[in-house]
Amino acid sequence: MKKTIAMLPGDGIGKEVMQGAQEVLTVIAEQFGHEFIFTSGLIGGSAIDQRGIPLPPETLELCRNADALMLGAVGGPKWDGEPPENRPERGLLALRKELGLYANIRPVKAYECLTDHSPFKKSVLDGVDFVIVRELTGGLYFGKPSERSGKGGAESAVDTLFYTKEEVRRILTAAFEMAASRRNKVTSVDKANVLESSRMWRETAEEVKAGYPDVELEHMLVDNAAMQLIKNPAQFDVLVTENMFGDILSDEASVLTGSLGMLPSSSLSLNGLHLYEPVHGSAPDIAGENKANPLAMILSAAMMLRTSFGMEEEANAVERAVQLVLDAGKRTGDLAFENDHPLTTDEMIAEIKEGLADDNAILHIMEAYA
Ligand SMILES: NC(=O)C1=CN([C@@H]2O[C@H](COP(=O)(O)OP(=O)(O)OC[C@H]3O[C@@H](n4cnc5c(N)ncnc54)[C@H](O)[C@@H]3O)[C@@H](O)[C@H]2O)C=CC1
Ligand SMILES: CC(C)CC(=O)C(=O)O
Ligand SMILES: [Mg+2]
Repeated sequence: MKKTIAMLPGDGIGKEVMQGAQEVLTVIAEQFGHEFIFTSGLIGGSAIDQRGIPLPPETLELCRNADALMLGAVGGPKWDGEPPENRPERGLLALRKELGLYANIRPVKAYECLTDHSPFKKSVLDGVDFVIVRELTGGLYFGKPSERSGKGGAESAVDTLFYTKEEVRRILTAAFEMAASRRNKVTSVDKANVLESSRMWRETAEEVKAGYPDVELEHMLVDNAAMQLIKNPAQFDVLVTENMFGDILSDEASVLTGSLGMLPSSSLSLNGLHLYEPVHGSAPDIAGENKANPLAMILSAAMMLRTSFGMEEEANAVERAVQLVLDAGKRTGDLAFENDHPLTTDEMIAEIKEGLADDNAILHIMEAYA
């Protein structure tokens, strides 16, 4: 298959981990006889530096001409002084809105070999396998007004949590569809005891549920959800929520896997052009040091192979290679113990490529003896 993939590395460790995704995809293309054409675009701080704005029109054009998109991360202290409308993060928010990437799918799976690296007891992590479905193009990050006014003692600021009923119905439908192909349970997370938008969310969840008689629906207030996520995370199957709640809860949930550097995601549209990105940010504290864990980005590439290209076997190969390398005790610094010698980003990427080769060798042996 011939596919064009738009690569948007962005800033900080975004560039380092994106290199890993491209190298891994290149090996997959060779092994499975595909042709992947990689195009590259500017977004975030790098786009501000080179083009003066965080999402240049040519980047959007490049994305629209691709079969799928991959993004590293945006942002960093260098651009913290930019006016709000020109911050790097605005580039990513605008990309999500422009391309209608309304459903952010964030799978959370505890790898058994990493349980010692998590601050949780093994008994808490047993059976943890859920998906956060985060609304991505509405809510607090997009509502207007969002501004400051007045000066001195009279200064004030406002952000707006706005949703249309249709936006809410669309994301809840995505969550129910996902639960129907998993363990038939949706936990809808809101703050309906306080927020009007949450009360509309809750009503809509009940309406959507009517079309899915086999799927159980429970409502949970977001503060309780934050607590339940670490007390009994195995209770969740599909957790669906508003943009900002989902942003916060997914960073929290990443700790169950041992590191934020392990969590991949897909951002889905209704028209088939999807974006794949790690959950983490640009990690300025380790950027440029060859220390970042590239696995969230590499696992995002696996999600792309499966979801955008229907390449199930290829996606499985990437995920098996990750499992193989982790099972062999190979770790980057975020997952290493104090006395370990952690792998660099480049070394981890090389290990995954070797893992892919190993896996292939095993497959060939199995075929030969079948
Ligand atoms: N999707 C995106 O592009 C996102 C961008 N950001 C931006 O990133 C910048 C930094 O934000 P932070 O709050 O520091 O969040 P962050 O996710 O970049 O980092 C949080 C902590 O996790 C560590 N970490 C993150 N990813 C890692 C990886 N792959 N390997 C090893 N360690 C990793 C970092 O070193 C840091 O200690 C900000 O400008 C923020 O706006 C934040 C989140 C998402
Ligand atoms: C706009 C992004 C920086 C928000 C974020 O943290 C995320 O999407 O995970
Ligand atoms: Mg986030």
